[in-house]
Amino acid sequence: MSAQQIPVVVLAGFLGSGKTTLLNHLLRSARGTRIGVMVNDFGAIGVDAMTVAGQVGSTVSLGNGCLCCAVDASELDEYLERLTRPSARLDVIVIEASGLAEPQELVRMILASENGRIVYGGLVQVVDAAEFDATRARHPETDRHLGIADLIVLNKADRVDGAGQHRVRSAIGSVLERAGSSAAVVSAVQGRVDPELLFDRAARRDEESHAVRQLSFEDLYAEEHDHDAHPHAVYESVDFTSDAPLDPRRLMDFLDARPEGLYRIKGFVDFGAGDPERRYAVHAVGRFLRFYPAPWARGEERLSQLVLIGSGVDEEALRKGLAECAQTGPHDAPDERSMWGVLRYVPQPDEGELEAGEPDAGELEAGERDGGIPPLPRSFP
Ligand SMILES: Nc1nc2c(ncn2[C@@H]2O[C@H](COP(=O)(O)OP(=O)(O)OP(=O)(O)O)[C@@H](O)[C@H]2O)c(=O)[nH]1
Repeated sequence: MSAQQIPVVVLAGFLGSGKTTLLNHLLRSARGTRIGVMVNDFGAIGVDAMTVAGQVGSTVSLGNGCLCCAVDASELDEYLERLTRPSARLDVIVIEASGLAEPQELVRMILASENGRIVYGGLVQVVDAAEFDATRARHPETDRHLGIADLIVLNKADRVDGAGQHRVRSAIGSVLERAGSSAAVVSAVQGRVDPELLFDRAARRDEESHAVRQLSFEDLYAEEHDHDAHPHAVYESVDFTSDAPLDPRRLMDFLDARPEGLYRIKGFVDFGAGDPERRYAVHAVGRFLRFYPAPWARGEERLSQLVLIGSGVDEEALRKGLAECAQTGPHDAPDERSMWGVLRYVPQPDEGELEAGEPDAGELEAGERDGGIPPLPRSFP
């Protein structure tokens, strides 16, 4: 096997498990390793692509939802072609799958690629430790995904106590045993795993030339035709963009009343006069909600952009509800107190959700923002 082949690692995991967070950690701690990134967003607005740190300059966003439905092998090949140009000098390529993608489908496409400069580098499955039971109950395919992973990252360890972690680990252990897998399981907070774990493993497998341990081509072929089990089928995504700033109280009312089936919300909010200096990244996973304020970058367009993903939700009602959050003019401008509801969901420094040494987004030009966890506001009530 040629030494020049670039490992392609697939980063998968259910909606909101922490894939983008882990990817940002990898990019920040790459220490000289040149990483190419492909992001497969669900939803037309490339929120994930917007939040992946821009150090590499080789980010390619695959839009239009679930990769196995929207992008055929030739398109994947086209993107891989771009990333594997010798001038890019990449050491590894990481593909972040949409939270609703079937990882084995992506693996199959990589294995079937005719690009001789790449080699399949393994599947990393990110698991939200706090949501594990709920995810598994709603998505029986979770076990299958775990069974084919090469590395399992038990993320959000900070949200589960020792006994809870032990329980999730034994449940995963039983799944792996049934699948005949000896994949490693590592706990992480904010996706902080040792990058060597991913890239060394890839290199070793490369040498072994047994590129896939648990998956055979036959398995993958069979999976390809098994679209009944496809989790994407039951999910809808709503994209929302507003030029007018959103009213913080009305947005909080909207979020407090969000329906059960609305599993994931992500994007950025402009609160206008509520906080003219900062844009607010918003993340909701199940009932969990967080806002991450960061200064607007110089020249950045003031917009609110949200992607909502759920099943059995009334898309029109969601769109209407969000549209009603938009400020209607100067008479409708929010005062400072109206931000209090939002600020309750901004993590405190002692919550361990912040990375030290984050660049100040205010020093960046638009489009250069480091999308990791943005720095906390200097002070807030
Ligand atoms: N408490 C806690 N929150 C985390 C951790 N890792 C990620 N998060 C938060 O979980 C939310 C979702 O994280 P993302 O990295 O966007 O998840 P994702 O898997 O890329 O999400 P999708 O692309 O929608 O599937 C964000 O609010 C993160 O800040 C962690 O270890 N602990």
